[in-house]
Amino acid sequence: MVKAVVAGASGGIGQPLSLLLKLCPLVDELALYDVVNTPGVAADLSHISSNAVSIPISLGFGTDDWKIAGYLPKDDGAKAAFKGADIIVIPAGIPRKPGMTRDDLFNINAGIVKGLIEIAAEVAPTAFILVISNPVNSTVPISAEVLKSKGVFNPQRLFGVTTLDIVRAETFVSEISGKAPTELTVPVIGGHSGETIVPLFSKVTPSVSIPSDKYDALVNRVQFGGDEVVKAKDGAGSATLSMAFAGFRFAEKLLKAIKGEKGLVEPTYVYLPGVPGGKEVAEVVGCDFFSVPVELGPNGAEKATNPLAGITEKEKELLAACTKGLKGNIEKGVTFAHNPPQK
Ligand SMILES: NC(=O)C1=CN([C@@H]2O[C@H](COP(=O)(O)OP(=O)(O)OC[C@H]3O[C@@H](n4cnc5c(N)ncnc54)[C@H](O)[C@@H]3O)[C@@H](O)[C@H]2O)C=CC1
Ligand SMILES: O=C([O-])CC(=O)C(=O)O
Repeated sequence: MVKAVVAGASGGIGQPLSLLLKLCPLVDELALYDVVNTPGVAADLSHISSNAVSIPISLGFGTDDWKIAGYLPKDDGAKAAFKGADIIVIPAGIPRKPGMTRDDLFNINAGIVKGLIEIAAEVAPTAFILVISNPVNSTVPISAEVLKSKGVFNPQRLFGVTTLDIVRAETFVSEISGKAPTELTVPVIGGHSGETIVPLFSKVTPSVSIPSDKYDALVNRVQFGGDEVVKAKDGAGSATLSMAFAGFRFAEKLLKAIKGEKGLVEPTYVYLPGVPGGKEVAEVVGCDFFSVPVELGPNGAEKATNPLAGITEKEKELLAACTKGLKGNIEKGVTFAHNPPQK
């Protein structure tokens, strides 16, 4: 039995992501947590005739014989939702509006993520945790510190979801190369904001040649693809549908790997020194938290790979700009976890 939880399930990402998880045969039970509207979202999803059982508490079926899928903060709903979870996906928090950076979300989202991770640490200490809430560069270090302070940090089970950067890179490279996006593997490493996002077009498989007059614009589009959506949504938020697709792609890969499927690799933002093979990679990239291609398996992050061998001079420059910004984002998260501002 696999129990999946979505925290922030009523939101722009949370709803389509919950739909995709509801349709996934690898998921047997789905618990939806949010500060609003989960009974409705759960009732809606519960009519879908797929595997996961989701009977909303709002319908009054709250007996032990029933799986209860929609949870609100009242009656310790977060604990009830998270209890015994195998995988917890967190898209809770506010999204950007035009003119904002992801770091501008820190003041609100840092506290939201910290609170949710504290609950996970208490009632689902061995769950695989996938953090989507921005700024990912900082919310993942916050999560790690909280789990550490509760004595339950397993770096192989904590992931910052950077898959949308890979999804975008595949799409944009496909547009230029004419190859189908589904046949391309495009490594994107680093963090998840602006210049901390480092696409490695020299390492695309099967290899593609990017015309030099298109290279800078392509890098920029991958790094600032999120801004493109924020601008187009014009105040109504940021990427939700493509993020639900990306979040599900990562979650599904992880679930398959946990069940024993081999050869599943995806870049993800992890605490490298705690992942097999990651210590050496952390030394090369110069950051402890960093997204690199990670082999997934029954323990989660089974092996971090060094993506830097043979990268181009231009990619080295991108990497230098990335680590410069990323270090500050990581430090900010760690500091917050230990000294949250007093209310
Ligand atoms: N990692 C990535 O690649 C991406 C990350 N994001 C981030 O994901 C987050 C969510 O984005 P959207 O779904 O568009 O926002 P949204 O505002 O549509 O949904 C967020 C949901 O979180 C809920 N929420 C707020 N506080 C909560 C708490 N304490 N516990 C549980 N739920 C809580 C809200 O009620 C809302 O339903 C944002 O921080 C956004 O920046 C967005 C796109 C890509
Ligand atoms: O741009 C944003 O704020 C949301 C996000 O992380 C993305 O779309 O990559």
